[in-house]
Amino acid sequence: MVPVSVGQAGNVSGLLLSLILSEQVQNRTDSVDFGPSQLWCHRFAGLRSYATPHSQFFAPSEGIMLPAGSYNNKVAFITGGGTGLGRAMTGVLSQLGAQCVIASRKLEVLQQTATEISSQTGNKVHAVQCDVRDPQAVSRCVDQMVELTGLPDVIINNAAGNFICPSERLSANGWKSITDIVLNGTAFVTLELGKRLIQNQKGASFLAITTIYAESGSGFVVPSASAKAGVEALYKSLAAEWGRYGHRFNIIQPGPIRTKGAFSRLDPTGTFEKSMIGRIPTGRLGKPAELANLAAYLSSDYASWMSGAVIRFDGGEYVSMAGEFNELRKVTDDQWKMLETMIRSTKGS
Ligand SMILES: CCCCC/C=C\C/C=C\C/C=C\C=C\C(=O)SCCNC(=O)CCNC(=O)[C@H](O)C(C)(C)COP(=O)(O)OP(=O)(O)OC[C@H]1O[C@@H](n2cnc3c(N)ncnc32)[C@H](O)[C@@H]1OP(=O)(O)O
Ligand SMILES: NC(=O)C1=CN([C@@H]2O[C@H](COP(=O)(O)OP(=O)(O)OC[C@H]3O[C@@H](n4cnc5c(N)ncnc54)[C@H](OP(=O)(O)O)[C@@H]3O)[C@@H](O)[C@H]2O)C=CC1
Repeated sequence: MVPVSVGQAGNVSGLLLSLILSEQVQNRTDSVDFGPSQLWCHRFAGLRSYATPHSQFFAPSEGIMLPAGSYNNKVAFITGGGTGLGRAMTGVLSQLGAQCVIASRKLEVLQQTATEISSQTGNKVHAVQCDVRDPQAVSRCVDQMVELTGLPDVIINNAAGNFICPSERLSANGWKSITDIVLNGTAFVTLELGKRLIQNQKGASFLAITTIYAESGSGFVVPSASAKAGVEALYKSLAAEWGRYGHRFNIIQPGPIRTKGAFSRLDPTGTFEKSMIGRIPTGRLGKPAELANLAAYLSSDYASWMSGAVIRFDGGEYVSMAGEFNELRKVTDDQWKMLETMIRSTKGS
């Protein structure tokens, strides 16, 4: 046993203290540098990468995972399918043979995505305008889909709204805007389609895209956290209730995946991206194609025994933020030697 002197102990405390302080300075949120370099970073976000060296062990595979034709003769309905993750999921399902219907508010965006994906995959993608906050609009959208393709086999509730905002600055309409899109929108789509599918005795797979903080809650995105938690309760409840009608309900909770819609509203200056990647054990952001492969599996016949599942898909970010001692990742080998010596030299309590 190596004896530890008071001087060494002081040295260790000093090292740890400076480590903690430097972390606090890097992570402090009461005063954040939004200076020109941060803004420059954000504008050139496409060229920047904060991926860590160990992310090489977790290189993304972005090819399509399921066998070709897995979705032949299937119809998939994807809300928010014109952009971001919805677009990626539509692309994969279409490539696998599905006829897709994508729905959101901006018809031009939807039409452009539909044309681009159809021309790549050779399978029809239909664009239908729909504001999911309005139950009548949802009903009209489903009427239109029935005309185009018939009722769907796969429903993906992906549309969402979000922005960071201290809750004391949030207006009632700000709260309503997010919770109407996320919780009410998902409920209106699910109830409208569910009822028609039941009437027609047709089975289907329902998938909801939530977020890791649906479980933990999160400050500064309180309407989104509340609404996504509601979506999870809705889906778990219906998984129990509507299995008897041939309906499966599953949930994906993605961690951060770069999309314009999310990053422009949640990290508009790019200030937080580096620290966010630093706490992800796999050392990088997720890729839309990775999420799309998981969604394609969960919505496919390969997952026909899967219902009521909540899949966290975040590179390990959630557990990394949750564990009290996880910051000890930053302790060096030399610091560990000293710490171990100190601990071993302690006798009694
Ligand atoms: C530690 C930092 C981490 C960094 C994180 C980085 C990356 C992300 C990591 C993880 C992400 C996890 C979860 C992500 C969840 C998501 O949902 S991301 C998807 C986001 N996509 C969208 O939001 C697209 C659709 N959004 C919109 O259309 C709009 O943003 C909006 C939701 C506002 C709806 O538009 P619209 O219906 O036109 O509403 P209005 O503009 O009329 O506004 C309605 C009321 O809301 C108030 N409001 C709007 N913006 C703000 C704001 N930024 N702050 C405060 N309040 C706002 C607006 O004033 C209206 O209220 P009043 O009438 O004025 O009272
Ligand atoms: N990217 C990320 O890091 C993460 C994303 N998520 C979730 O993934 C999903 C996709 O997000 P992402 O692709 O990043 O962001 P996007 O902003 O690209 O996607 C949101 C989509 O929702 C649609 N939408 C918004 N409001 C309505 C409405 N009232 N009616 C119909 N459609 C609407 C938008 O289309 P339009 O404007 O045309 O209506 C848009 O296509 C969301 O559920 C989000 O919460 C979860 C965790 C992390």
